[in-house]
Amino acid sequence: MRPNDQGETRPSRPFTADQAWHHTAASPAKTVLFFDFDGVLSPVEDDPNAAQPVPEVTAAVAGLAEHVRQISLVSARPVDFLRDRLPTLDIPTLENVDFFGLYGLEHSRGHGETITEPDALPFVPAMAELAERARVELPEGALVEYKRLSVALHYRTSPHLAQQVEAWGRAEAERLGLKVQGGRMVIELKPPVDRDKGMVVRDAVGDARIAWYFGDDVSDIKAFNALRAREAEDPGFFGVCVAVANPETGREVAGAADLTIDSPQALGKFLAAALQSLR
Ligand SMILES: O=P(O)(O)OC[C@H]1O[C@H](O[C@H]2O[C@H](CO)[C@@H](O)[C@H](O)[C@H]2O)[C@H](O)[C@@H](O)[C@@H]1O
Repeated sequence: MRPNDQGETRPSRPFTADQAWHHTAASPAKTVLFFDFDGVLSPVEDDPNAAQPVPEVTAAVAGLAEHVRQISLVSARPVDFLRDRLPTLDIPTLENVDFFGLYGLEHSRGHGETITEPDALPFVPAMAELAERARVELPEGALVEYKRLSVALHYRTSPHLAQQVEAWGRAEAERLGLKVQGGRMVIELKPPVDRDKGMVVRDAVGDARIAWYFGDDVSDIKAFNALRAREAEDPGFFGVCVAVANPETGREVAGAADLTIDSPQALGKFLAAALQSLR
């Protein structure tokens, strides 16, 4: 038997993906799997609207939902976007799928309605107005994504605009009292409401004994930290932080993770094999 490969005993760090999954496979009903969307389930595209999950990933996640306690999508995208892109997870038989959108400002379970954080709702008009002004004032090449309760200012296709777009976004956030979230070739402005991926994970883990979080961006590090904090206070809990590699935030995210997976496509293969081991 390998040193960390003891089924019920929590693997000690560092561990391999196989060791972590072996431990998980011993208690799937006590396991929550958290997934970020962009860069994890879906490869990155120039156009945010073109992002689509890797079919192999979606199929495996839907299959895993039948075995584990909970699957949770934790994304900066709105819940409606996630449902649209992941229709195989939005079916009545999968009541154990949670959609946390807009960094947790939106939440929906299974087939249920989407609940929006009430403190954020007064900011809807300000965000719409901000998106309009961004479209007028930012130079051609910047891409404005309006998400009802946040506005993302993208410069992926015009990286030379990074400084200008970031400066405009930070000045507007200051003027309007908004929060700023950095990301992969993007700066995002959102309401000053205390909600982030770390808080989502902290609250959603519940009494699970094992949780995995798959993320690629700096906002996902807070989710990793939430699993670390839980593990520190609960010796029976096992948290697995998985980075999905990328040339932008990859180094920072991998540095905070236990494991790194090469790409969304590689994640599909890993999850398909993991599912196979549960059947
Ligand atoms: O929390 P996530 O689900 O990871 O969302 C983070 C941001 O993802 C999207 O932007 C990123 O993906 C785009 C599509 O591949 C890409 O064009 C962009 O450069 C990336 O930053 C999304 O458009 C943003 O709103 C999210 O904040």
